Amino acid sequence: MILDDLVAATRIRLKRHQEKVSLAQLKRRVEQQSADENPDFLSILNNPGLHVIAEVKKSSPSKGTIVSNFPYLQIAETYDKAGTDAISVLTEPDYFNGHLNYLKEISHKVTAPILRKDFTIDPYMIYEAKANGASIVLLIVAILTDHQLREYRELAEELGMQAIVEAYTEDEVNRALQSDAKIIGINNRNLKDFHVDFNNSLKLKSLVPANIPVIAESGIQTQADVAKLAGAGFKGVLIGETLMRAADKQALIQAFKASTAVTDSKATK
Ligand SMILES: O=P(O)(O)OC[C@@H](O)[C@@H](O)c1c[nH]c2ccccc12
Repeated sequence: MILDDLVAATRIRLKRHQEKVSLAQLKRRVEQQSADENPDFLSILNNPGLHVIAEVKKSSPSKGTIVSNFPYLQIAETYDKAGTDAISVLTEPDYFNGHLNYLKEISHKVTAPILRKDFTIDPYMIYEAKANGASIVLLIVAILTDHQLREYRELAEELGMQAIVEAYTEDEVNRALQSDAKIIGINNRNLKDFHVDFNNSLKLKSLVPANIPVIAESGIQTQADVAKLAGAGFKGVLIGETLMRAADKQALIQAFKASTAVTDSKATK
């Protein structure tokens, strides 16, 4: 099962990182950062309309190499200029070809909040996210206990960040809610076999009370997809592959935003 492999690889990597940089050192780096450094993703999400989270991702276990040319700084800057609401940066090296340095370098170049996209399994990784410029961390319900979900989200919030709590099944959405998640992501991709079902997020959305913003993740390709999700009340869409493959990323982000606006104005009439 691929998720187990990902978690096992993350455990090994975590240990390596802990040997290089101690938690105490990381905490000192975090303390030295200014308090108002992180843009507030939750309030951005609560603004009217649908928000685009654009992902910087070279490859994935399901798709292999998505783009062979990967100027990650330039890609992130393009996303930022296009007015994307947040930028997701893969830092997982073994299966997604990500790197922690991508996060750090990108954070110096953009104003949008940055999501550290990784398999968070230890508080160390939350401090590490913060120390390297993230404003948001991902907490995947399938790999964490109820206790960890609550504790890790609270830690992220104490550090001035937010957590997207990611669910794939009805049971996981309920666990996310029980953990008092402030932002819920519903993945269309099953991380156990990588099967993508665009309707998964649409199907589970109604389990979440309207005051909690929900983000649809994975397999989002067209303006029609985005309009459908906006119409269903999603506050955000997380888009990786489609944007990574797009020749004109700025135009596509703007088109996604425009397709949303049409849906919104129709909805309010
Ligand atoms: O490239 P896509 O299909 O647009 O998907 C983006 C994002 O949702 C996906 O990368 C993702 C969702 N949850 C994750 C958890 C770990 C790693 C990656 C992911």
